Amino acid sequence: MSTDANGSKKRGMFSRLFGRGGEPEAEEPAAPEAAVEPEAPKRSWWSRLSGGLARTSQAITQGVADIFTKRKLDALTLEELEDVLLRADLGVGAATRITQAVGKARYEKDIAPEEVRAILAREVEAVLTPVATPFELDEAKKPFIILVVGVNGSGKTTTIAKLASKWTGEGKKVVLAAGDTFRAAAVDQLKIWGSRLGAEVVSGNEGADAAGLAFDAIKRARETDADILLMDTAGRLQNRAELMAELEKIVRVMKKAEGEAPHAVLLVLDATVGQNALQQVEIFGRTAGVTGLVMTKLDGTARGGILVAIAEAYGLPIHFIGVGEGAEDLEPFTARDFARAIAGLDEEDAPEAAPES
Ligand SMILES: Nc1nc2c(ncn2[C@@H]2O[C@H](COP(=O)(O)OP(=O)(O)OP(=O)(O)O)[C@@H](O)[C@H]2O)c(=O)[nH]1
Repeated sequence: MSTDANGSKKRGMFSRLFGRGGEPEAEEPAAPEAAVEPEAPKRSWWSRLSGGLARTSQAITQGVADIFTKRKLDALTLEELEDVLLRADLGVGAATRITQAVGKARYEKDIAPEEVRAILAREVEAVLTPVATPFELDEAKKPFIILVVGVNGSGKTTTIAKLASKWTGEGKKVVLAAGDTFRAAAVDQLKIWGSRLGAEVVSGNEGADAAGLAFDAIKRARETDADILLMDTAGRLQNRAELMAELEKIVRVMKKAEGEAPHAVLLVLDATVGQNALQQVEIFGRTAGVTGLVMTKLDGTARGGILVAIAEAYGLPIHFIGVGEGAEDLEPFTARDFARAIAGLDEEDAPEAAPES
């Protein structure tokens, strides 16, 4: 938790999300926009992404430099390269392919570390391009029903607020369903966001049946002619069978209310968890029929290589990445930027990799 400009009061998640001082639950007087304390200049999205991926890119850059400085490319150096890539979470498939591509480029010759990283960026981009899919709202489906799932603390509620902010900003009518019925604080958070964004929040009593709430929320979104319904869910570990069964029930009941619902199921993944994310994709995918991914906390100390392994293994669309706690800190996922950042290349001047022979 950070302190405010006076260093005296902790800022709540809500104030971080919307860039305002003060705790969400405090009854603050309606302050005019101009009175809002000036924010420190925001880092560009590239600097947050490359900063978040620094841990991975530094490990790769250092590993590649150690291997290829003053040594030629041969079976041993290639094996060492593969180890570096595996340690960076890229997964066996991608690591093998990248190593082969490097081998093909210059076997038994010298190769500069920069050239290896350029080949790496090109190969990672090739893996990620097919899954870097913009999220599409089908306006024929009204309300367009989106279920948001994930483990505890992965960033579901924050992502919902970011999406709601984006869509209400585009003039769409959004309804939020506070499906995290176990945590009163989560419901309160969503209510505050709803009131700020002008989005109605459907909630139930603490501990209420989340599936029943989903049913009511669909009904309410229909009644109010909403364009989009965003349904939050309680965080659940993928290895807790009873919680996963509850998620199945939510999906089942949604279908009862609206045959094709949910129209999208977004799995929110925390980019700092590494290999565990693969299991989350597997089990949430099976249980809830995940249609796409949102990777959050890519501004932190992300283990971004896992995204490459997930893309290879599941081919699920990656729609958005979270690069901060603010309402605007949600970016569409772009394969090229991500690949350059992970390879430790600059935003603009990535050297061209030597063409494959
Ligand atoms: N740095 C950073 N923090 C994020 C991002 N997304 C979410 N967070 C933070 O992660 C923490 C958890 O976020 P929540 O949105 O409450 O997560 P949740 O999945 O709804 O959590 P549960 O309700 O416990 O399951 C909060 O402190 C958020 O501010 C992001 O993209 N970057």
